[in-house]
Amino acid sequence: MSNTALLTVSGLGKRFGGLQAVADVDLEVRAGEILGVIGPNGAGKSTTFSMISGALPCSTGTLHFDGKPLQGLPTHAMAARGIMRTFQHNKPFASMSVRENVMVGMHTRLTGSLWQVLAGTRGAAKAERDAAQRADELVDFVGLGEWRNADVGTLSFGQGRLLEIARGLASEPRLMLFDEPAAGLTPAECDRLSDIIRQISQRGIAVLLIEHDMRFLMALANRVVVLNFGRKIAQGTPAEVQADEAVVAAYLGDVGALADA
Ligand SMILES: Nc1ncnc2c1ncn2[C@@H]1O[C@H](COP(=O)(O)OP(=O)(O)OP(=O)(O)O)[C@@H](O)[C@H]1O
Repeated sequence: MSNTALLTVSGLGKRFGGLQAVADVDLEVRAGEILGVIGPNGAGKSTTFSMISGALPCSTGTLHFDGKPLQGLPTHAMAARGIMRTFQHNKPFASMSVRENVMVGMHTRLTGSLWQVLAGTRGAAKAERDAAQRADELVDFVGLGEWRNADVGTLSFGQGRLLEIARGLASEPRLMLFDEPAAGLTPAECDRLSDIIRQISQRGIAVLLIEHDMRFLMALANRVVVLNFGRKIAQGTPAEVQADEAVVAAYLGDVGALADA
């Protein structure tokens, strides 16, 4: 893990009418680390995530990736810069196989060769073979090797989530944003997902993880940022934030969540 910030968020804020949903949030995600963001219900996690991923404009604040401003970039431009968001808008192409779906995820890296493929020019066959091989590696990495030729419509909910990760990795991101990835998964699927996210970070990809499931997040994150009523109230290692008085107080209404972690 490095100490250099890849994503820097400063003074981030969002106002919805009279409600200050997020106020003055600073955070940074470093190369190769897993940064978790937690907070009780309504703390502003989803709103923060949406602003970072570009789905929602910020009312205040700045976002920089690798030192360059991020605001106003469309999703495809963010992907081209190396930022990949999972689980909200990336619906799979239902009539395609698992492998084909992952190949589609490569388009930000394959622009030239993909056009060759479509146009049937020289080099096309090799480009397609390489893309299929890379897709197979990613499908194996997320544990869907047996289903590589299956129609994505036949995948379970949990498998669909693994496919999303393989598709996200296909664009060779430097930062992956995960929005509540454990939601709706069985305990066994959560364990598998946890392993995969850990391995992604070990490959040097930075991870920003917003998660309701405290046990899942605390076991995985290198550092944790805690939000409450839209403000950052603590940050540190999982052990540090679990021992932090402001964090304990924020979770008083939800003692089980912190005690379980
Ligand atoms: N589009 C919106 N319009 C108005 N208010 C909103 C909107 N989105 C969120 N809010 C409000 O902003 C606050 C923060 O919501 P947000 O969904 O970001 O919190 P959260 O931490 O993700 O909560 P949860 O854990 O319950 O999902 C809440 O009071 C919520 O009601």
